[in-house]
Amino acid sequence: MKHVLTIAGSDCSGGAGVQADLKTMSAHRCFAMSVITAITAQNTQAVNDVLDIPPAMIEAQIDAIFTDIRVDAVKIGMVSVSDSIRAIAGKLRQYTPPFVVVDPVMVSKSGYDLLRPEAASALKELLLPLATIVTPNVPEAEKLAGMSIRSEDDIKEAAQRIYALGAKQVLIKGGHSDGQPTDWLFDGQKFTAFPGKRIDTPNTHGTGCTLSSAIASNLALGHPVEQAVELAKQYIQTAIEHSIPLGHGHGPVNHFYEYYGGEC
Ligand SMILES: Nc1ncnc2c1ncn2[C@@H]1O[C@H](COP(=O)(O)OP(=O)(O)O)[C@@H](O)[C@H]1O
Ligand SMILES: Cc1ncc(COP(=O)(O)OP(=O)(O)O)c(N)n1
Repeated sequence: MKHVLTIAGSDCSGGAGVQADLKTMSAHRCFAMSVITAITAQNTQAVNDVLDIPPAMIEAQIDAIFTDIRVDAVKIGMVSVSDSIRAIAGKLRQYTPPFVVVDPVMVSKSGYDLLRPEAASALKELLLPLATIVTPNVPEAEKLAGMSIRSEDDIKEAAQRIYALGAKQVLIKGGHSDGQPTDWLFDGQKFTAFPGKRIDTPNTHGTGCTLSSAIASNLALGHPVEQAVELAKQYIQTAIEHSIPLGHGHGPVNHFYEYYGGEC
């Protein structure tokens, strides 16, 4: 069995963050582990509060796992403060897991800043150079690349700028674009498009967390990056198609469909 670790924030409503990651990794039949970076009080409508875990406690969680258990891939999600980013980067340099997927979480669907403005440069300088693949959505890619994105040419220019920050591969996701949700992968040489079919639903809470965790699981399972992205794209497409009308805002995507081969 492969062992996959998420380093991310907790979403008590279960749609995004660590909870989405653990469900995704389990659905891929990987053994899922978590290092909690922050506790959020959120639901399908809003993020009401965030408590950041002290960096020393983040380090202690990482040490507890790596000193005892083989880790086949790591996914990094919400890390809101630069001291925590620095702590995580230091530990990953120490333990050198084979694959690191960085989802540069910045703003929740409900509009809450999950990355403090002061921490953006630490994310760029410390986490991106460790990334096997970084998976920004369009607003995140705009911030990382320092440019606005309005066209396919802009996506390609932004991907090249983000690649120059040190990530080995860059996947710019198309969920926030107009039209069909095509994701673009850049490996330093070529661009590969991963087309999707847009599902007209408000229930897309946790799509980015799910996609990055599926990529991490697929890398742990031995798939090369391009195939890991292709399979993850199929996973998120099905999970959105069967998403759950839970709560009064953006409901979560559905992991049970793929786990049990049917609705829960
Ligand atoms: N309505 C939708 N229908 C189909 N795929 C979608 C939809 N919204 C997002 N996706 C896909 O979900 C994944 C996450 O993308 P995105 O929503 O852009 O990320 P984030 O959750 O980080 O903002 C991408 O593969 C994207 O193409
Ligand atoms: C704790 C936590 N982490 C990440 C997010 C953002 O998740 P994402 O998959 O990008 O989904 P949306 O916020 O776009 O629904 C989060 N909300 N909480």
